[in-house]
Amino acid sequence: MVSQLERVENSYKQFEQEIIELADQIWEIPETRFKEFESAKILTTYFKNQGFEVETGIGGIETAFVAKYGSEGPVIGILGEYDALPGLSQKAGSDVREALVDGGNGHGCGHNLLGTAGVGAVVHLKELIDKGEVKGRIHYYGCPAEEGGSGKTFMVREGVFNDVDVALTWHPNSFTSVFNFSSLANYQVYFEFEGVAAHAANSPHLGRSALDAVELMNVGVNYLREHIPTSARVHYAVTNTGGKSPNVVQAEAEVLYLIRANTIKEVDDIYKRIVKIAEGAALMTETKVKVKFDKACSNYIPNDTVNKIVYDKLQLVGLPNYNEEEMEYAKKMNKTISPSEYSSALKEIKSIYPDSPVDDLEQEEVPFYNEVIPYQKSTQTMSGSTDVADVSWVVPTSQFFTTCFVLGTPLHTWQLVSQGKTGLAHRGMLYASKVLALTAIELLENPELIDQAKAELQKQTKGNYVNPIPKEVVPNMFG
Ligand SMILES: Nc1ccc(C(=O)N[C@@H](CCC(=O)O)C(=O)O)cc1
Repeated sequence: MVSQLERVENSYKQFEQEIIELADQIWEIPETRFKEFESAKILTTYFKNQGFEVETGIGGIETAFVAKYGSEGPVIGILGEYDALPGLSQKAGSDVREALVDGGNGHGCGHNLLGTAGVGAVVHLKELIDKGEVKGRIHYYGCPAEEGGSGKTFMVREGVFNDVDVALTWHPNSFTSVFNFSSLANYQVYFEFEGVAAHAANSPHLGRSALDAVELMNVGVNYLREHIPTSARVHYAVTNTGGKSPNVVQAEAEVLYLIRANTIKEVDDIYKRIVKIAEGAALMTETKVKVKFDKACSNYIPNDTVNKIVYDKLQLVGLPNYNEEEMEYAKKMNKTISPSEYSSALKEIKSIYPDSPVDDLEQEEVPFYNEVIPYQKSTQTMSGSTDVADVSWVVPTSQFFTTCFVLGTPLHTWQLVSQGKTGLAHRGMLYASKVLALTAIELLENPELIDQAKAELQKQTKGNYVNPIPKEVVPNMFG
């Protein structure tokens, strides 16, 4: 009898090269939030050729889609992402910072791998459904704009995942583990100030500076920071300075705030105080302020029932082995990680996984973290956010990390972009892909686990989910 693992390994041999090519193609054309037209097309074309039923533009987002297969049984939803980050263009496989396109985008969070691993998983599942070895329905969700757009939160608001029984996803990283913790909820909001232009020397008394208002607002928020929960984080970017001329009083200016905390309730409390500060700044400067809600996401709810299956499959498939050339490159990349980045990565692992034996790792000797971090139920929260969180409130959801980069590679950096199209990344992606497939199979073969996962979620949320994006807010592709 062929073992579960042999079955998956044999099947993948037929199409894994295609999957690698898809990931590389998406790496080549990095597209940012809500503008992932070509990336979505690469994936939908592949799915159509494979015989999946494809629906595009779902949830009111042009670059969102679903590819479905199967006609009976529970629905397993695999979530894929394919958005890139601005300003991170980088040559692949290089151990020095060199942009491929000056000022261009780059896959700095590995979403070229994230979205593609799921493709492999559903192609394998389709094969098993065709052979009658598995009964169930599989949906691959193409989810745009994880970075700064919370595409999935919009999709949840529009009911896209209502017929899904369990959702699975993963994220590339520099270690391998179950995503067993929560994440921060957030709101992203624009504050647009309108003043009056004037000659800054001739008639400054006639001018009302919108830029002054932005600066005063930021100062006000800096004073607020001491009086919010320590786990909360407030960031801002000035998105319009009102021009480049110091001799014109700035008639317009805009600042974008990203407000994070453990729960949406905490975010909302901080947000209301920030609105007051903005109004205060407008009052002080005799300008007007418009508050434009951009997007939001909730905190993540891990599902212990599904996480345990994922952990089992992470161990079953096992960490990748690297060839000599890949090891050479890994050692070179290891040298580009600063000691403080390396120790910060170890600290992060330790804080989320207190039992992981990372204390003795020496950077010179260990380019990779060579074990699956032991799984345990956790009450920790990571200091970032993810829109997978909103899916996790309405469908039992599990996610995990696999090693795609050398240990300590920080997310959103050139080093990550450089590694994203190399053997290291491909091996990590195929690893993740097989874990997604095997987890889905386990759930479809044991539907009582799906019921258990649902009961666990119900116990946690008691059905009390409110989508954090107001009804009238639409996805903003121009931000
Ligand atoms: N497994 C991960 C999931 C998300 C992220 C991440 O960096 N997310 C952005 C999302 C920001 C947003 O919600 O717009 C962040 O926290 O800044 C990192 C690892």
